[in-house]
Amino acid sequence: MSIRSAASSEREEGRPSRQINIVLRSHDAPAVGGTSALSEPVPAKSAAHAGLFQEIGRELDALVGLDNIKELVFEIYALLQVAQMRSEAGLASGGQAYHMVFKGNPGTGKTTVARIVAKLFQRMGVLSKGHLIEVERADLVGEYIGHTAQKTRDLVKKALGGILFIDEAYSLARGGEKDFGKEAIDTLVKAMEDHRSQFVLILAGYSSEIDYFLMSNPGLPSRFPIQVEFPDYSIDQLLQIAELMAKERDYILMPQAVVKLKQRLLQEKDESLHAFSNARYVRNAIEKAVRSQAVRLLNQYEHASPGRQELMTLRTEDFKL
Ligand SMILES: Nc1ncnc2c1ncn2[C@@H]1O[C@H](COP(=O)(O)OP(=O)(O)OP(=O)(O)O)[C@@H](O)[C@H]1O
Repeated sequence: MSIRSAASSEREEGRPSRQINIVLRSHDAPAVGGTSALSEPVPAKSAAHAGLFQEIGRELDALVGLDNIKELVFEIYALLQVAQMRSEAGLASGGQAYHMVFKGNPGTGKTTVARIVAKLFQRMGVLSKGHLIEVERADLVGEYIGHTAQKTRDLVKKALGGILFIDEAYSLARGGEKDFGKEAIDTLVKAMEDHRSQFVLILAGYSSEIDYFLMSNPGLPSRFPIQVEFPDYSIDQLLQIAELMAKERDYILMPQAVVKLKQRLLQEKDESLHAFSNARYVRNAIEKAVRSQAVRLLNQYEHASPGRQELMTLRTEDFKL
């Protein structure tokens, strides 16, 4: 079997790619123009991975927007798949570093995508466990000389076989040369050498700050060959995310509630600029509305139970934004 991404075929036709719909084709089908001995498809172990990507593809498709990231994940998948085929054909393969930088504002999906990537690496045999350890400065940096190196090494140890995800990574460089953050960076760089293919490091944070962080550490940029931008979501995308989050929880949003949420999102985006927390803001708004709805229903139905439809409905008054 081989795999092709519908996203790429759409691109060829000049249409924007929206979804990673995986098209499976049989290896047994003759290639265009017939097969020669050299081009003959190899019955491959790698074929087993084909089905695995379908699950990952479904998880990616469930995310609103993020087309560039969906394509990147498919690219990584293709690279791993072809590396496996090359190895089966006796060709050089591997040696690729997968450490990454995820740049973007809060709530743009960085942690969510990191979890999907961890799963992909585990399924493809790059990482043995595929778990994600999410840390920030306080988890890595200690209070006395030597403490930081120990704390950082302990976390790397926990991350072996998976992904170490450092949020707001630039805060490690905050205090300059004399700060313990520097010790954490040095320990991480050493760990990347010592445990070369045993874990993947993802640095995450605001775009400008991450760029500054990488620039101030000349040895770092080349260690992170994959750099991805997570753009802010548009208002329409945020509303789609809201509907999705409500649906996942078995709720529906009344049209007027959507209008109210939209107005609040426009205002919030405008006022908080850099600090606007995108999908995280939406998640908090939905969770708060769910709590308000519960209180409203209890008050409203003192001696009876609300019907199924009423239990599912989030109304304008539930959004106290
Ligand atoms: N494209 C999307 N589609 C659906 N849900 C999304 C999308 N992006 C993010 N979410 C949801 O929004 C919430 C926040 O996302 P996530 O934690 O991945 O963001 P983040 O960029 O890592 O944020 P932070 O930098 O604040 O940690 C999660 O509940 C996640 O499932």
